[in-house]
Amino acid sequence: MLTSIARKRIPSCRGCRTTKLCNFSTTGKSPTAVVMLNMGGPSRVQETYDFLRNLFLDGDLIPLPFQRVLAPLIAKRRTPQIEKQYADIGGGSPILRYTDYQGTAMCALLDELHPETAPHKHYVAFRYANPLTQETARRMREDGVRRAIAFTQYPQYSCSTTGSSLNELFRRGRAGEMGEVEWSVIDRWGTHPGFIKAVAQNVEATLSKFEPCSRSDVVLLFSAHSLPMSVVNRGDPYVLEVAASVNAVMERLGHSNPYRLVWQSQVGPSAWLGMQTGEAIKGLARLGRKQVILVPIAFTSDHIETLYELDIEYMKEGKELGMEIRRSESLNESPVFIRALADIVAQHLSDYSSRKIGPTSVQMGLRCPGCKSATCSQQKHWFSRGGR
Ligand SMILES: C=CC1=C(C)c2cc3[nH]c(cc4nc(cc5[nH]c(cc1n2)c(C)c5CCC(=O)O)C(CCC(=O)O)=C4C)c(C)c3C=C
Ligand SMILES: [Fe+2]
Ligand SMILES: [Fe+2]
Repeated sequence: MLTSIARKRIPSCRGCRTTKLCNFSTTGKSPTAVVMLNMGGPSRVQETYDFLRNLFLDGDLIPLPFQRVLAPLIAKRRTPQIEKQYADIGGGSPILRYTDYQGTAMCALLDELHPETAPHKHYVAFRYANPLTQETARRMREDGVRRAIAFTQYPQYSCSTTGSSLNELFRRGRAGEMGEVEWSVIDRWGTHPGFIKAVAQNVEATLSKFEPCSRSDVVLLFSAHSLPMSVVNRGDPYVLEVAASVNAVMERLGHSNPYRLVWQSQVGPSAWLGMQTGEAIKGLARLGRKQVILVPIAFTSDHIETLYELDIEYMKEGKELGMEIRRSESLNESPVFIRALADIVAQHLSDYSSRKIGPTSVQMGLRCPGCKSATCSQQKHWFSRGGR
């Protein structure tokens, strides 16, 4: 698909890292920016410390006393262990590569689906790794962007993920680092039919690798990044929205298999939401349910949690317990998923221009229950006025 689209476009625009598909320089029109928000990951092992330091500095993700002092110390202590994990998955996180691939293909489709706002250009704004929001702001200013959509790449909303990215974008925008931009926000899309179809297709492809006679007994373990119980207990919507995604995938699959939702990647000594993925695998093995598929449900491309924790740690554990355990592929380069991304943005642009919707979703306009972040409420107000 990409090659045929690429042929239509003429290369070369300044500051654009996906020049092949971008028609911005050839039309001279200011692009409609689609700003893809995510946490990011170290592209090279050597960037692990900086990534972890930025992560532990984020009070929206991990509120720490004396954060500016403690964050570098915790990052330094954690770096060797995490560096080894990135080395074991091929020398770094593939998140930037996949996000650029998805963004390039999405914008090429968007130019066709919604020509009124073409050319569309994707920008990546990571919270903890390059390109950081600050650098993205500079590139948007250079490109003369006047209209932008903040598009979270976390399907389900949490104040600690999407909320944190929007807070950072708000800080940069309010400081005028992007110039004069009219903003609108896509803050959650965990039950979008295209996203659900893409996940379901990958589950079906994995199911087809099991012997037909036992296929309907395979247990689907949907695995999402856990949350500290302190975040769950303040009413963060993530848990509910992840469950809604799982339910929608199972409906799409016609409830073909037994399934459950489990939680992975807890960090540190505090209480986190369970049951943990590893415990669930062991529990199933004890019950003699030895055929399992691990389904990542809360992230749109591969990362350390799929490639290391699921593929290396849990697969090994499962195999040692005599299980036939496989993982459903992440969405990565899935054409169905890329089409879903384009559909989500095209629908948003068209509803926004016909004033069916405002700059933010109805849910985003609500105050997060229990969230004490002053920036979070200021940010919502700022975006609801289109970034003014
Ligand atoms: C939807 C996904 C994620 C949620 C929700 C989330 C919450 C969350 N995470 C931490 C702490 C850490 N997360 C780390 C890495 C990491 N987290 C996610 C996703 C979510 N996190 C991903 C995809 C990754 C890996 C990035 C990559 O490889 O590309 C880390 C660093 C790794 C480590 O030290 O173990 C920490 C720390 C908290 C506290 C939290 C909720 C409040
Ligand atoms: Fe919040
Ligand atoms: Fe995390």
